[in-house]
Amino acid sequence: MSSAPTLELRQVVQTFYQAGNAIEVLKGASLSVLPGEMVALVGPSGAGKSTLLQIAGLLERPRAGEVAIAGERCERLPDRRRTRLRRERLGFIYQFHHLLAEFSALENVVLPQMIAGRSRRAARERARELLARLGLDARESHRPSRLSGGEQQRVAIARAIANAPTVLLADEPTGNLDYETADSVFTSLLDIVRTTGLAALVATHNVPLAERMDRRLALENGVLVSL
Ligand SMILES: Nc1ncnc2c1ncn2[C@@H]1O[C@H](COP(=O)(O)OP(=O)(O)OP(=O)(O)O)[C@@H](O)[C@H]1O
Repeated sequence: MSSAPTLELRQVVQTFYQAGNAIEVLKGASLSVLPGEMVALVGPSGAGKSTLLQIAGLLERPRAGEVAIAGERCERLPDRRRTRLRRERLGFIYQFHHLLAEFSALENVVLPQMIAGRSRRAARERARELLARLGLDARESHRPSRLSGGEQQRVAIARAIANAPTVLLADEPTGNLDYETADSVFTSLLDIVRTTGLAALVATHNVPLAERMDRRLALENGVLVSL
């Protein structure tokens, strides 16, 4: 496994303008995440954690600074290339699962693979494998509304890694779950990061879970500091 960082942000600046006021959310935030590493992103509400994840996830462009995914500088790439990188290299998990309500658990994991060009057959095979790994082999045909909160979040994890991304970005991935379920879903996530060599950046307010990650970075006044 290479030890070069899979995700790197350098001196990232983000400013929003609202009603004539400039809100400087990020003022030179830098971080790097290595393969197989899970890094907690902490900080008070409004500190800019989601903003930072949006920039790392190539969903927003920073006003200044650099974003590199697997060594490739991305902040100035054309939209089409960024979209492709997002599809091929990045996985996202949010607080609320955002699964498609009309589709089964299996189909929710199949679809992103087919969008990426995989055959239905190969996609189904991989989806089955991932769901089984997350303890959901008996839930493949359930629609999201028929799954528990923890199961829904496990399907969201399977979907996020379906295209074998190199970077996983998660925004409060267990924020909607009770303590015990959060702990067990988190354990599955950590196991996936360790065994696949993903670089994971996880924003959370959950202190015990942040403690279980490899490192903790706090957003304080627009910059990142190691805790
Ligand atoms: N598109 C936008 N336009 C204007 N202001 C924005 C925009 N996006 C975020 N902000 C502001 O930037 C700041 C940081 O927001 P962000 O959602 O990144 O914080 P956060 O640390 O993720 O908070 P939480 O823990 O509550 O999710 C907030 O003050 C927010 O109002």
